[in-house]
Amino acid sequence: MKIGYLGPKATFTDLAVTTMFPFAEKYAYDTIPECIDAVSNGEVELGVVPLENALEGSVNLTIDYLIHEQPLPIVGEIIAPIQQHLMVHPYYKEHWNDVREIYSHSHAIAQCHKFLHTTFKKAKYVYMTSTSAAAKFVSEHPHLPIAAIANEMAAKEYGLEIVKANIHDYDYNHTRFIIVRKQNEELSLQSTLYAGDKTTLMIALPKDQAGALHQVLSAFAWRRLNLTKIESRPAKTGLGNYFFIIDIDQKMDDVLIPGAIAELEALDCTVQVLGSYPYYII
Ligand SMILES: O=C(O)C(=O)C[C@]1(C(=O)O)C=C[C@@H](O)C=C1
Repeated sequence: MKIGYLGPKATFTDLAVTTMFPFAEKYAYDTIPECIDAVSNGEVELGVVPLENALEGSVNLTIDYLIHEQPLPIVGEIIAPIQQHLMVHPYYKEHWNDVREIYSHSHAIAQCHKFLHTTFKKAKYVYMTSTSAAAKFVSEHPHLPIAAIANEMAAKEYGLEIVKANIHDYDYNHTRFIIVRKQNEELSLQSTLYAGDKTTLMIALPKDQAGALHQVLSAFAWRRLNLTKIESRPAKTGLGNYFFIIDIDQKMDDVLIPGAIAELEALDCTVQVLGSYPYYII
């Protein structure tokens, strides 16, 4: 099976794909939109991109691209632990404290903010499309005083030295990666990592209606549908216009979730099912 992922080789997304689909033919894409487009135009069957990090929150680019540009169903989710390491070219191994620029994905830099603040007071942060893109850049510029934040696989892949391991500020650091597909077909994946099912909805509230969000939440509450996430994102149609992304802690059924959706639509909300899918914890 052909699987696209946010590359280049050795991103955290690559690690998640390699663990979940050890026999897949993997295709790396430089950006999240390129990876999602590749699924849409049939270059690959599945695409895996990051959605949310426990320390830093949502990957807005993924949510926004799926909602506004390329609506593909979510057919699965992988939750993986994230360990960030500081790495330099071997040339800088002994004097890594002198580096003046730190390269990484914005989420990775944010996850290590306390460490960076205390260790590199004057360093400049340079944001890259992924952690492994940063590691690759550092490996290609051996004489620049720069470091990357990335994982162990990237250090090996690009021949860098880890000079400080586990520099993320909080121990519990996990990221959710979603699996998207062109057609809403179930993943036929038997895995011991299976941990449950979720349904994700996009809900746009009617304009200027007092108590609308309260009514939306009560449609789930009285049906005892457990919500595991609620987040708002700009609808991009005007200041103050937002939609909500809601995760329900169960698979789409015949009664409860369709009943809640019908109730929301009767309240003039617009509802879109982004996916009902299994999740796997690595
Ligand atoms: O850059 C990578 O290695 C990615 O897979 C992306 C990403 C993210 O977008 O949050 C994934 C996990 C980590 O939280 C840091 C970066």
